[in-house]
Amino acid sequence: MPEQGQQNFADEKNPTKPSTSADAPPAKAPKEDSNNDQAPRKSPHTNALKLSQDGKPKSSDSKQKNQPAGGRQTEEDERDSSHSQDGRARKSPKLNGSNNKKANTTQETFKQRRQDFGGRHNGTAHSKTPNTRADLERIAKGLEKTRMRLPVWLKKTDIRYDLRNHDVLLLHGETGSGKSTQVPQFLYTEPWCAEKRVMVEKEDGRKQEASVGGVIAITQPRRIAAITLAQRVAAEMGEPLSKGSIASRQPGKVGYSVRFDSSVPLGTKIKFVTEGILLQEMLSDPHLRKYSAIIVDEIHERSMDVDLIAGFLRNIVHGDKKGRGGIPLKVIIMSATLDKGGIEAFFAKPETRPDYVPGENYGKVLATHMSEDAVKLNTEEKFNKKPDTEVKGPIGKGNEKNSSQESDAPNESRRSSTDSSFSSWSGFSDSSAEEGSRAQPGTTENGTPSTKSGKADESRERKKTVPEHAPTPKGMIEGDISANGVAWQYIRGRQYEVQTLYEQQPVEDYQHAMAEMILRLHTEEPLPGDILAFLTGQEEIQALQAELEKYSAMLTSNVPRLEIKPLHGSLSPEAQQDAFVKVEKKFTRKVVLATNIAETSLTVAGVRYVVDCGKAKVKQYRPHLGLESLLIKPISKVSAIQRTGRAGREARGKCIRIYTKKDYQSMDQDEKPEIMRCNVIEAVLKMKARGVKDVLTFPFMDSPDVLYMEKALNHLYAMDALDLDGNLTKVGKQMSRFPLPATHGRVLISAADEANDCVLEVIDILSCLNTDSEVFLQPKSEEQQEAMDEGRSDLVRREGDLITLLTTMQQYCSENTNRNHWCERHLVSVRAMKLAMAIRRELRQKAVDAKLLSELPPADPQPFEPISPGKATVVMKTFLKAFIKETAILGPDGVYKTTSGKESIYIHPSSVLQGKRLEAIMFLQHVYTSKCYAKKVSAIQADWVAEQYGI
Ligand SMILES: Nc1ncnc2c1ncn2[C@@H]1O[C@H](COP(=O)(O)OP(=O)(O)OP(=O)(O)O)[C@@H](O)[C@H]1O
Repeated sequence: MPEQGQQNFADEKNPTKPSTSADAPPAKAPKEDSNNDQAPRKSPHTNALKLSQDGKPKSSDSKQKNQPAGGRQTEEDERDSSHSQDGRARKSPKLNGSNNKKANTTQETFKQRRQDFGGRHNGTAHSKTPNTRADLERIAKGLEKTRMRLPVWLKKTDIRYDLRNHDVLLLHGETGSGKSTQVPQFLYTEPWCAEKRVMVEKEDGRKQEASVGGVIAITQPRRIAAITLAQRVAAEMGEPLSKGSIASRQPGKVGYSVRFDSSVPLGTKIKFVTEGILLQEMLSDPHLRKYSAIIVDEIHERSMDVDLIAGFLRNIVHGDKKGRGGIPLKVIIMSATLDKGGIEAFFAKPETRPDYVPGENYGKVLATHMSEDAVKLNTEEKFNKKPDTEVKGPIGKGNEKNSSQESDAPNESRRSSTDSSFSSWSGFSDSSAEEGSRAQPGTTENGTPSTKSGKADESRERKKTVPEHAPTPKGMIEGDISANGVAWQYIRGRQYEVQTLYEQQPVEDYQHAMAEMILRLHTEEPLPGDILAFLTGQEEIQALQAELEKYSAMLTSNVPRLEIKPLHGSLSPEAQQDAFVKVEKKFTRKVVLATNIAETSLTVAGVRYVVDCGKAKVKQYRPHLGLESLLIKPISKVSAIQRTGRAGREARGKCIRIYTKKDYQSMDQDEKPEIMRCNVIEAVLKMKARGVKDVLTFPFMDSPDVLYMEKALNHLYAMDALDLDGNLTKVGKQMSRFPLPATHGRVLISAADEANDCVLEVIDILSCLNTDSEVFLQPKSEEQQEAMDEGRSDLVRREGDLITLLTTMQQYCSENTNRNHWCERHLVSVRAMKLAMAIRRELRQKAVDAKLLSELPPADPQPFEPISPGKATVVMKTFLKAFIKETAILGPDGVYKTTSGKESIYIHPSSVLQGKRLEAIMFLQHVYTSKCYAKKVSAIQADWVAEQYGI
C-alpha cells in the first residue's frame, strides 16, 4: 500500500529517514492501493490444484510432468507451454512427488550434503555459537577453500597493488564474486592500513597529535546486510563476534555498527556499518581519522545517504588532508552494477577532468550505472552458452535436446533442456553434477578464462604476487600510475551460474503467479534448494505466506515440507535473521518472502531459486504538495540483475522473472537517485551539520532539483534550524544530533521550552512513532474489530492519535504484571512496544545530554495518570511547530483541505478520528493512493494554525 514514508528509527536504509513500512487497513477499510488494482485475489492453482475428497491434493495428469514451469521463456528460447493464451492458466503442478522412491532413498545423502553445504557456522545466522578459539579457527579453516574459489581471489594482488598506488579504486564485480566479504580481508594487513600517530590540524588551525587510520569501514545500504556480512567475515577469519556491551571489551578483528545494535570488539580492523551510521560518525570525526579506508558497497542503490557520503569522500580525497596529518584516505567503490565511467569522472583528480562538473549528471555522465553492454554481459551472454554447460547438474538432467537447437525455432512447441528441470519433483541433487557445475574462478562455465584479458590477466597475477604483510615487492611500480588517480578492476564471473527464465505472456495478477510459481518450483525441483521470492511489501508477503502455509498443509508426505520465512523492514532484527538460518528439519524447503531489503549484498543460506515479481515500492516527493508517497513501480534492470544475483551463491540456480523478456527490456536502466525524487530536508540538515556552508555547491554526483533544496531550506528556516544567512542555529545543531527525522527533533526541542514543559510526553509519542511497524495491530475480521474496539477503549483519546499513543505508552509502562498479555488484550504489537521502549531509553538519555531534561526520570513502572486536556493541548501545539504544513481545515462540503496546497485529504481508517467532523486536523503522515489519506491525526483548532502562520 503506497503511503507517505513514516518517520522511523529502524528503517533499513537510513535510520533517520521515512520508513517504507506499510500497514494493512482494517477489514472495513477501502481499497487503497491504486497501483495494485487487481482482480480479487485468487488462490494459487485455482486452475490447477485438484483436491481429493479428503482435501488432499490429487496428482495432476501425467502430461503435466513434461511441461516447463509456468511455460517460462528462457533467455534464449521461447516455447509452448502449459500456459493458456493469456499466459496465466498454468496446469497443475504435481503436489505429490513423482519420484518418492528416490526421495526416500536419498534422505541420508541429503543430510550429508546439508552438512557439506556450509555447515552451521558459516557466517549465516545459526543456533549454536562456537565457544573457543580452536572452534573458530576450525570453522575458518573449513571456509578457506570456498573463499579461494571466489572469482575475486584472482584479483587479490591487483587490488592490493592498485591501492598502494591510488587513493580510489572502483571495483566492478558480478554478484557473488566475493567483493563484500573478501576485499576488506585483502586490505587490512596492507602497510597503509596501520594506525599512525601524526600531527593533525584542528578546525581552529591549531595542531595536535592524534591517531589516524587502522580500521576499514564498509558501508551497506541496510542493517541486515551489515550484520550478516560481519558474521560471515568474522567466521572466515576465525574471529569472535559477540553482541552488545561484552563485544566492546573483547578483542576481535571484525565488527559492525547499525542503529540500535553494534558489536565493535577491541582492536577491530574491519567494521561493517550502515550508511547512516557513517554519516553520524562524521559529525564528531569529519576527517574520518579513525579509518584508513572506506569501502562504499552497493553504490548503485544511490540512496540519499550514499550520495552524501560520496560527496564528503570526494572532498577528503581531493582536500589538503591536514585534518588527517597528511595521511590519505583510501576509497573503494564497489557494485555488481557499477556506473564505471560516471563514478570515475566524479572521483578523478579535478585537474585531470576539467570538463567534468559534479552535480548534473543523471541522464548524462552518471547515467547509466551500467552500460547496455555490461547488462548484456551479465544476462544474455551469460545464459547463451552451450546447453550442456547450462543444464548439466542438479537442475537440469542434461540429457535433453539442447537449448540452442530450440532457440533456432523459438515458436515451435517443444521442450528445451532447461524445461526438463521442471518436470517433476524428483528427489535430491546429484553431488557430482553439483561439483561439476561450479564455475572455477577466472573461468567461465565452459572453461575459458573469464577475465577480459584472459591469460594475460593470469600471468599478470603471477607476476604481481604480493605476500601478506610484505612491503611492495620488486617489480611493482610505486606512485600514482593513473593520471586521474582512480584505479579500476573488473571481476568477471560468479561462483555458480544462474539461469534466467521469463513469462511468455504478461501476467494479469503477479501475486497469484508468484504463488503458483513457488509451489511449482517446490513440487518439481530437487532438494536441497531453497526459494527466495521478491514482493513489494509487508501486506503482500503476509498474504502469500498465509496462502502458501495453507497449501503446505495439503502436501502429501512424499513431497518436502515447506517452511515460509518473511523478510522485510518491519520485522525485528531477530525475526529477520531467522530467514537466514538453514533449515534444520529434514525433508523441508525454506521459502523466503522478501521485499527489496534482500535485493543486494545478501547471501541467504540455501537459496538456489529466485522468483522476482519485477516491482518495488518507490518513494516519490511532490514538492507542490509538500508530500511524499510510496508507489508500486516496475523495478530497473539493475535491480533485476541484483535480484537474480541472490541465486547462484552456494550452488547453481535459477531466477524466474514473473514478467516477460519484453517487460525486462522496457525497464529503466536504473533507479533515479533518491536525492532527485525525495524530500531533501534530512540531507540538507546533515550537510549543514557537517559544515557545508553552501549546500547548492556541494559536490553531488547528481544534484537535487533546486526547488527541492529551496523547500528544504525554507522548512528548516521555518523550524528555526537555520538563520537568515543559512547557518545552522543552536536549535538546528541540536536537531541534527538526535537520531530522529528533522521535524521530530524540532518537536522535541520545543517540548523543552518552559512554556511547554512536555519533554517526557513528547518522547513517549516519538518513541511509538519511530518504531519500524505500527504499534496498533489491525483487525483482520469484523469480530476482531469488535474485540479491538472493546479492548482499546481505555487507550483511545478524543484528541486523536498522538495522545492515544501517549496513553498507550504510559499504560504499557505502568503495567507491572505481564506486558505481553497487556499487549494481547489491547491488540498492541509486543515487538513494536519493545522497540519503542528502546528508543524511549535512548531519547531520554540524549535529552539529558542535550540539557532538555535535567535528569533521568524514575524507572518504570510508574502509576498511570491520564494526561489532562490542557496538557494534551500543549503537546499537540508543540507538534504543530514542526507540522504546520501538515494541517487541514474542514470545508463546507465535509472534506478537509490542506492549508498549504488546498488539496482534499481524508482521515485514514486506522485513525481513532476516522469519520469525525472536526474543525481542523494536524496529520504527521499521509498515504497517497486513489485519494490522499491523513494518518496520525490530531484534532486541532483553526486559530492554532492561524497563530502559527502568524495570520
Ligand atoms: N552469510 C553467508 N553464508 C554463506 N555463504 C556466504 C555468506 N556470505 C557470503 N557467502 C559466500 O561468499 C560468496 C561471496 O559473497 P559476497 O557477499 O562477498 O559477494 P559479492 O560479490 O559482494 O556479491 P554482491 O554483489 O551480490 O553483494 C557468496 O556467493 C557465498 O558463496
